[in-house]
Amino acid sequence: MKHPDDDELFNRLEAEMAAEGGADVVDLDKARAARESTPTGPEVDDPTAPVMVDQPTPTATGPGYLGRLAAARRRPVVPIWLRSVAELRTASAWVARHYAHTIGYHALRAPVYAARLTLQAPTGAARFVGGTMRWMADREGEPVRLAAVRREDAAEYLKLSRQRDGRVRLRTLVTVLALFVGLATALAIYVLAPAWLQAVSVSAVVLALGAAGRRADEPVIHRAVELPKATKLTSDIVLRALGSLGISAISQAQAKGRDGFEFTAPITRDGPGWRAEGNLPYGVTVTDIIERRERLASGLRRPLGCVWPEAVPDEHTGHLVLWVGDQDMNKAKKPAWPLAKSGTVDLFKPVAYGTDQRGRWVEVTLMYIAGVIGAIPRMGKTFLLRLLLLIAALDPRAELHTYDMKGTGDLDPVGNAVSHRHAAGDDDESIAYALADFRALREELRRRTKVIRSLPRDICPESKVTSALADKRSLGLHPIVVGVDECQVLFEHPDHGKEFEEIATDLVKRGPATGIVVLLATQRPDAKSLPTGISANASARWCLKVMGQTENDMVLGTSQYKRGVRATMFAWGDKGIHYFVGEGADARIVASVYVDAPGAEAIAARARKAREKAGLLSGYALGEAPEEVTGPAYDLLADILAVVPAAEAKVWSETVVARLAELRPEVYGGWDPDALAAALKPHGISTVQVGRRVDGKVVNRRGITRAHITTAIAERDGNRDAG
Ligand SMILES: Nc1ncnc2c1ncn2[C@@H]1O[C@H](COP(=O)(O)OP(=O)(O)OP(=O)(O)O)[C@@H](O)[C@H]1O
Repeated sequence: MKHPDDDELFNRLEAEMAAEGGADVVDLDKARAARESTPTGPEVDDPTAPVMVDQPTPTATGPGYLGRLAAARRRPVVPIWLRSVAELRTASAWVARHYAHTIGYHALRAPVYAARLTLQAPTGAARFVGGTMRWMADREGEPVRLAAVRREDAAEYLKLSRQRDGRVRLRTLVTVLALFVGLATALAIYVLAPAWLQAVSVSAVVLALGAAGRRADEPVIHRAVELPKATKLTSDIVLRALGSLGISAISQAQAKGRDGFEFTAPITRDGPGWRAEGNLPYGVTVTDIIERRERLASGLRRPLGCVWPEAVPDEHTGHLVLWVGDQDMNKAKKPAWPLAKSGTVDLFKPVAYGTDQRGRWVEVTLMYIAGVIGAIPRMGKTFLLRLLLLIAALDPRAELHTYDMKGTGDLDPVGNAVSHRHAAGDDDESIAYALADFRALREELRRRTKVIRSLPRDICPESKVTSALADKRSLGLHPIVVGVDECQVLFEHPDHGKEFEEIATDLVKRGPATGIVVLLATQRPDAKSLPTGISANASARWCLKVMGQTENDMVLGTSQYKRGVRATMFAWGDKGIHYFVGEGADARIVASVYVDAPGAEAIAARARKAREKAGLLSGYALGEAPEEVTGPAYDLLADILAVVPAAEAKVWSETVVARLAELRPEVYGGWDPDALAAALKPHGISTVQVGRRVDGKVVNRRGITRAHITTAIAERDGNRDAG
């Protein structure tokens, strides 16, 4: 492409050559044509020739129309806040409460307002009379008439006087008429109207005169509600704030009169705040902005808790979304938690446990995860763990194992009401109790993997526990939720630390598929308190305020700090506010629901009732010691032998389950032949075809061979003896 400067250069050369004299005479047009036709692209053989990397303009248009359409990001047709019934309901409730408050406020003060107006009525009356007289006398024209007098302009003055006379006559007439009408009306009301109408009329006149007599600096009616002065976010404010961050690329651009930020969408309302979106200058990343969040808040003149710069995961790293809330996130009123007062939970489905900056519910599905919670002390880690355990408690099927290694009793509301296993404190007794439970959990994990493997594919298509499978009590695949606060106490234990670590790692890795959920909270997230085998395999992460990059990445996952997911930016007052990285989802900032100890007790009591009703309360909550229940509560093989006498070599499964149900209805009630087959599989026993003569015909059904049971028992006992 020819550059416009080329002409200038050419002309200069030309002049220089001429100045040197003796130069050849050159045909300029020819030379120019020759120069322009010189190939400059890579096809030139000369290896030293420069290569043009930018295509000539016509071809450098980037992806075509279709390509751009394919990569386009569509904005939602209906905004998210309009799609959420809960959000709409919350907003409507707020508006209703606002007006109810305003009406109540003024209704209570109405007598005061009336008294004030009455007191002001004489002033108002005087003003009214004075104003009317001035109007009648056309006082507004006086300055003009006086000016005409000063100029001694007789013609003009005469014209103005004539106009004034006419006007005064007309206005006097109107006033006299109004006076008569007014007096007549007053007389009529006095003579004819009922007392109430008289009272209303007099009050109206007095109040109107009072209103006329009010003073500008003393309003009669005060404001019922001081609305927060959340100023509108404008592009100027955003640019001012970005310019104040001390990022040289932005400052330089702004010094040159450019914006230093390219808005890609209009600034819009988004929930209770404003959202600005755009591209930072080349080389500046969103993490640079997040790092300077405090300065940004200063530049925006907003409290820190209102200012939330975010990266967009599938955009380039310079694409900033800035959400500026009307209120500080930790002060903004949160919607009421639906589960606080009523309701139960299906752990296999998402459950709301907190709200994001925009006040929208954030949900978590507790099944199929292993989670870690990390934070510096006093930021709300224990409260968050307790909240998640309360959610688990509200699914009556879930078996809870709760460990409060800090020993302050924060988990007692859950533990005492519903936990199958519960201990508080780091004394030897609690450690031994926890160790026995962890060992039992490992056995349970193994049993579960076997049961799952033995299940037919159509019942268990994904080789993991489903809600339907968890419902089948006979399979024993109900959710188990293990919550440990201050888990470093276990992993750093001088004698059993290694074993705890091994079992916990196993539970974290294989537990989720078998319905075992482990939630570990620690205030010191480092490799010792949160072994890497665990932190690397946890699929859910909750990180409240931490102090440095290492802790941040330990809890949230490798490189999260670099990607701008920084729990270090939370302020000291941001209690309960954390980054949540769910299964496969991007990090979100969440303020968890605040449930204090009495609230937790009330919810746990509700959970206990639901369990009692379903007959699912067990272990610690029932006051049972672990020894009594650590072994299997029943021995299936022995029970089968008990109901199948030696005389019956082969029995139909349906007969066996019927007899078993009679023997122990609480265990075998509801078993069907399939459940029996599944329960026998882990023992290496499969059902066989058993033919029986019914009404003279042979009927074949699945059944068991008694000899298989006796052999399995002999084998098991032999092994046990050998062990
Ligand atoms: N979601 C929340 N919203 C508001 N405040 C909260 C929230 N969660 C916790 N807090 C407040 O933070 C305080 C500390 O909470 P918590 O005891 O859970 O901290 P912690 O991190 O477990 O502390 P420690 O490390 O000492 O055990 C609580 O007393 C509570 O008042």
